[in-house]
Formats: sequence, structure tokens, C-alpha cells
Amino acid sequence: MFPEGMGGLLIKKWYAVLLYLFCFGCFADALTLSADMKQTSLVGYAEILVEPQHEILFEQIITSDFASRFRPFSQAEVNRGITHQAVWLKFSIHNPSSRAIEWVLTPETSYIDNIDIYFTAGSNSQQATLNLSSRNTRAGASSDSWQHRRLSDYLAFSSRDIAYRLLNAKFVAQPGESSSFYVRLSSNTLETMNVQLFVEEKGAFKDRTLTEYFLFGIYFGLFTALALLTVILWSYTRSYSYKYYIYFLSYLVFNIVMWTSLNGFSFQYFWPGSPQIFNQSFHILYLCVAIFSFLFGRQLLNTRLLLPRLDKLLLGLIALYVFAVILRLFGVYDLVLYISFFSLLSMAFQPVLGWLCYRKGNTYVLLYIVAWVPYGISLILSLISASSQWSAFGMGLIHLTQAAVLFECLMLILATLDKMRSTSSKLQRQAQLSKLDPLTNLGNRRHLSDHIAYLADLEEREGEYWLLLIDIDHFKQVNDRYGHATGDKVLVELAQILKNECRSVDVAIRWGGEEFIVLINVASQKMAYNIAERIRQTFMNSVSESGNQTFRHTLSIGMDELIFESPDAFSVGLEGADKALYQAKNAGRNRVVSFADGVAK
Ligand SMILES: Nc1nc2c(ncn2[C@@H]2O[C@H](COP(=O)(O)OP(=O)(O)OP(=O)(O)O)[C@@H](O)[C@H]2O)c(=O)[nH]1
Repeated sequence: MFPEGMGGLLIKKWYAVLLYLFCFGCFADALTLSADMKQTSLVGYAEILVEPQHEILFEQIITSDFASRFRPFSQAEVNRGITHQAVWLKFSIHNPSSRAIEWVLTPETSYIDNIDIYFTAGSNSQQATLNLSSRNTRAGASSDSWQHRRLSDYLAFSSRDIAYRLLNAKFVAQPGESSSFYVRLSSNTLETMNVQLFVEEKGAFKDRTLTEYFLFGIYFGLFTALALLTVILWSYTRSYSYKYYIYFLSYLVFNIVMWTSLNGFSFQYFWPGSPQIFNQSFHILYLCVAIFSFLFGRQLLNTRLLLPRLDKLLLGLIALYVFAVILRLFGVYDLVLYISFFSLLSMAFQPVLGWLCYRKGNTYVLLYIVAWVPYGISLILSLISASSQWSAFGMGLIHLTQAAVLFECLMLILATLDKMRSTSSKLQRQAQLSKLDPLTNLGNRRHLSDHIAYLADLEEREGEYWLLLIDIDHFKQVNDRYGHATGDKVLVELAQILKNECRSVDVAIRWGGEEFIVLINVASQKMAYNIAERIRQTFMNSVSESGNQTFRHTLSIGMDELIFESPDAFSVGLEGADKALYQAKNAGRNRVVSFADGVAK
């Protein structure tokens, strides 16, 4: 019946037409508007055509040649990875109600640079039934029946129909009206592409965005609070290390600016008249976040000492990212895009860095690891998703990453505090050791002078302060007879007696050689004398050993009161006690003499 081959060709054509009708029938139903229509994706309602080379004109797209090249717009088509392609979406909108409905078209993300909307006026009206706000409206882009609007990140923020962070177009659909739309989404440069578009009744849009702005307000408020907390910490621990704060504060600030840019707020609030800054700053911000995360990480983890080789690698990465920032400032685009994505990816390996330092004995880095794990994981997922077509790339992953970075910054502050605590307790320990006598474990002269300074500074003091200067009698003989080691043992035994006799408010130190000082706070001279007597008697009654031999020993004490109201309280008191001690030795040793008794005088 047909010439050879002709039948097959016709059948193929019929299949193509049937397939087209099937797809159009399934996916190209008009999106029906309603008076309370919530945010509705165009997935399932639109058809998609991908334009790899930016070569198709609108005049061509509406011809029948291109009609068959559209395919159903499914969720899998939403995420297009990093690409330079443009995408056409074709759909129709119907208002079956008897009232005009105001509705809004918005994309899901701020990554799309330009949205060109071509649309027909309503088919059931003689008037221009599809009313647009006057801005950016250019009627008759290709023919009289189509109108064209351009939404673009390269236009000032004020060009938007609604002062909303993402591109948006507002329409009014008259009662019973049906309108056809061709929407072209494109970016001026190589970029992550997400072609999710939403249609929403204007009232529902307002309600939703009110809640959205409120939540973002809390989010950025918390972020700012963390930055303020860091400044407060800095002012309290100024002497610690300014680098921590500079790096961490810079990391926080760049994070805040980066996320406000990604969410579209920076354009709305910071530089609404400068689309160029908005569009060019993204990758620089990614790079700066990575640079300061590594500078801070090196500082906190002390990689320079613990992992010198890895530290050099980190320095290399930081240098690469700085270089990429410079390249961008000189206009290099594509290479910097990939380096900036890599810089974010490299941050996800911070927990590994923390772990390696932990294994080197850096125990306070545990909080650092906890900080980075959720952020690192969500960052990897978001990056894979944003740079490939692997996932449907909704905002879910981005919001997860945003939540994780807030948690991360809070944890990093705690990690810094933890390091400070650990370092200061080490310093405290060292300071304590420097005030100890290594043989007897009593305090030394430095400890006593600190305590004297503390007492002198007190506004009010209760009771009396007495200084007991204690000297072992004939100690040289102990050394000579039993050896130096035994002499040391006797010194330790006396130190133990002094510790036992002193209360926590008193201070016992080794003044030097076989001389000790005890500073006691008592109600009267009598009490001080009794304590001194007790020390003398306990020492006299204690027995020391040297090999098989045992021996006894005695000590003498000179005491004087410290009058803190007068200048040089300590040196005057020490002199008095020294004179009293001299008196005690001269009087035959093994006794307590008080300078205040006038004996010494
Ligand atoms: N074992 C030991 N002996 C010490 C230490 N420091 C000082 N000495 C000794 O203490 C002795 C002090 O002797 P002297 O100052 O002559 O006084 P003394 O023998 O105790 O006689 P009087 O104080 O007059 O009763 C010296 O022999 C020092 O070598 C020490 O840390 N360990």
C-alpha cells in the first residue's frame, strides 16, 4: 500500500505524536489556581527543554519544530549540577474561579541569574487580562500575542515586584482566564543550576515569607550573638592570643555574609543597588570562609608543632585559596569556581585533622571534632548535590548545612574555651610548682611574699598575724653524724609537723636551709605562743631514724607580730622574729621566744 519504507516511517511518526500527546496529557495539565493556593512546584505541570549552547530564540521555541523537543519536567530534572546550559519551561495557568487571583512565580534558590518569562494574555478576555506591574514589561517580544518580562540578579533589587530575597514576578489571573508561559532560566556564567519554580497565591506567599523571614531573623541573630560573644571573650582574655580571635571572628563574619548572600538577604539589605557585588562575591566568600577556617584550625590544633608536614599542606591550601581570590579580582571565573567548591570540600576534612591531633595527645580537640562532623557531612552532601545531578537538590540540604554551621561555630567557641582552660590550668600548675620547695613540698619564699601581698591588700583583717621563725638546733651535727640524706629526712619530718599544725588560712614555708617560717592568724599573742610551743614539743618528741639508730632533735622559735597597718610589715616582723630566735638560741635552744615579750630587747 505504501512505497517501501514509507509505512515504517509513518508508524514511527505516529508513535512520536502519541508519545508527545501522552506526555503533554500527563505533565502539561494547566496548573489550576485557587484563592488560597500554597507554594506549588511546576514539577508535573511543566515541560522542559534544555538549551546547551544558548542558541534558541523565543521566536523559534514557539514553533512546532521545538514543541516536540519538550519533555515532561520531573523532579529529577530540577538539579542540573554545575552547568552553563539554559533551560526552558513551558506551562499554562488557569483560574477557574469567578474572582481575580494574584499569584507569584519564584525560583527555589538564588543561584539563577536570569528568568525570562514569555506569556500570553488570557484567552477569554478582550482586554489585557494578564496584568503585570509596569516595571520590566516589554510587550510583543516576538509577536503581538506574547509579552516578555525579565527577572535578573543583574538588575537592582528594587526591580523586583515584591521586596523578597529571591527573584519573583507577580501576576493577576482574571476569572476564567487561561494563560500560556514559556520561562527561560539561565545564568551569565558557569554556575550551579536549580530550575525549581514555584507558583503561589499572593496571600499564601506573604504568610509563608513572613514566617520564613522570622526564622532567618532568629538564625542570623544567633550567628551575630556568637560573634558578639567572641568579642566579649576577647576583651576578657586579651592576653591569651589575639590570633584566635582575629581568625575566628573573621571566620564567623565571612560565614554570616556568605549565608546572607546564599539566602539572598545580602542583596536585599546590604547592597541592593549593586548587583555586580552580589553576583561576583559568592566564590570569594566561599574561599574566605575556607581560608579562615584553616587559619583558625592551625592555631587551635597547634598543627605547626604536632603535625608539621600536614601543617605545610594546610599553608599550601591557604595560599591556593588566597591566590584564587586574587584571580577572581582579576576577572578569572571558571577556574575560581572549581577552586572555591574544592575549598568548601576541603573544610569537610577538618574532623580528620582534629582526629590526627587528638592522636598526638592534644586532648582538648575533641570539641573541635564534634563541631566539624555534622557540618563536614552536610557540606559534602550539599556540594555533591550542587555540583552534580546526583540528587534532586532541594533547599533541604542547604538548610541542614546552615543549621550545622551554626552548631559548629558554637562548638568552636567551646573548643577555644576548653583550650584556654587546659592551657591556664597548665600555667597554674607551673605557677604553683614555682612556689613550692621541692624537698619538703612546703611553699617557698615566693609563696610567702604573695601571701603577704594578699594580706596587705585586704581592706579588713581580723585578729593578729604572727610570724614564727623556726630553726632546727645543731642541725649541722645531724648532717655530720648521720649524713646529708638523713638531714633531708629530718627537714621533711619537720615540714610534715608544720603542715599538721597549720590551718588552711595559715602559711608554712621553708625559708631556706634548716629555717622555716609559719605565718598564723590568731586572736592573741597567747594563742600564737601556744601554737609555737606545740610545734616545738611535737618536734622534740618525734624520733628520727638513721639505719638502725634513732635520735631526737629540737628546734628554736623566734616570733613577732606583723602589723599590716604599718609600712614594711613583713621585714619589720621578720627582723623582730630573727632577734627573738637569736635570743632563744643564746638562752640554750629548744624554746620559743616572742619579740613582743621584750625578751629580745
Ligand atoms: N641535709 C640538709 N642540710 C642542710 C640543708 N640546708 C642547709 N643544711 C645544713 O644546715 C646546717 C646549718 O648549720 P648552722 O647554720 O651552723 O646551724 P646549726 O648547726 O643548726 O646550729 P644552730 O642553728 O646554731 O643551732 C648546715 O650544716 C647546712 O649544710 C638541706 O637542704 N639539707
